[in-house]
Amino acid sequence: MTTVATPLTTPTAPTIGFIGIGHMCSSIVEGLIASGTDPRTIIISNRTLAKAEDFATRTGVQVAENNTDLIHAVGSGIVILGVKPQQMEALMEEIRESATQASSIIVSIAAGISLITLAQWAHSSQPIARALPNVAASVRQSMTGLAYNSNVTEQARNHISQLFTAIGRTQDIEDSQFSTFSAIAGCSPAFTFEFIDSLSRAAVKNGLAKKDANFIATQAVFGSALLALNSELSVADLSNTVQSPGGTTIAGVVEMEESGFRAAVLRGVQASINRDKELG
Ligand SMILES: NC(=O)C1=CN([C@@H]2O[C@H](COP(=O)(O)OP(=O)(O)OC[C@H]3O[C@@H](n4cnc5c(N)ncnc54)[C@H](OP(=O)(O)O)[C@@H]3O)[C@@H](O)[C@H]2O)C=CC1
Ligand SMILES: O=C(O)[C@@H]1CCC=N1
Repeated sequence: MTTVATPLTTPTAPTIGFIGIGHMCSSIVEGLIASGTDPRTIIISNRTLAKAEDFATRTGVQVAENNTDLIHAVGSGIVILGVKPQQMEALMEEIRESATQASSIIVSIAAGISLITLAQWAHSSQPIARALPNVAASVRQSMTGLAYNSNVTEQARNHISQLFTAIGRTQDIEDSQFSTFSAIAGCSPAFTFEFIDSLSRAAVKNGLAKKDANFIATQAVFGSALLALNSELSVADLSNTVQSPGGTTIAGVVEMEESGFRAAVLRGVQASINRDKELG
């Protein structure tokens, strides 16, 4: 039974840079620090410098005044690009020369932007990887998809893989699979929070305090996920173990099914996949 990710060993790891310290990159940095990474080996830059400085004061990471300074500081290490998909082309153009000169390895975490598109915005020799993490990175429980272009060496792949293994679990996927991966791993924390909130509201309707209901529903979902990860049974079979014949669970499952629960999830995931494809 294991839920704890492997720590990133800082003494041999190259310096890591983050451009754009928003929700996702701050979660990754928090997770790395929780894994034992020395914050002084991490450097960040952000359009609004004050935000990067506040984050650095809280965490002990270094701050670069601009993106070019960050690339020069990182050199041949890993630079993670954490800006919005719509901002990615301009950023790639801005750092194209410096990244090539410094031999930096670029890792984009943007939804919707394929490796092929990223490569079109870079020099032909540029090593580029794609990563799709989720916000559970901050507690070292991300599910991260990874893909690399042919310029990324075996050693660099290992560094990137180690970095994301320090903040959760990883899976190598095809560039073409990212839209689907993103919907069920990148977006699904939000879907899960919505589900937990719905469980909790139903309990509040029946008289439980919201704070208690949130805790109870969250632990129940966490325990179910942990059980599913560690069980040899499929999730469908695990569900059957809870549904006693003529019992309370099957009554609830049937009512949810008749209210369109599964159809709503399928449609929601499909909408996220479609939106991801529109961003590219
Ligand atoms: N949020 C999530 O759960 C996930 C997000 N992603 C991807 O991660 C990326 C970031 O998302 P998220 O963190 O939510 O977005 P945020 O808006 O929270 O963060 C984006 C950050 O980028 C900064 N920024 C914008 N342009 C530049 C620039 N040219 N140079 C330096 N910094 C810049 C912004 O600065 P400023 O402070 O000025 O706004 C902001 O801090 C997106 O591409 C998204 O698709 C992937 C998986 C999950
Ligand atoms: O909503 C978004 O676009 C990002 C990508 C995956 C999760 N959040």
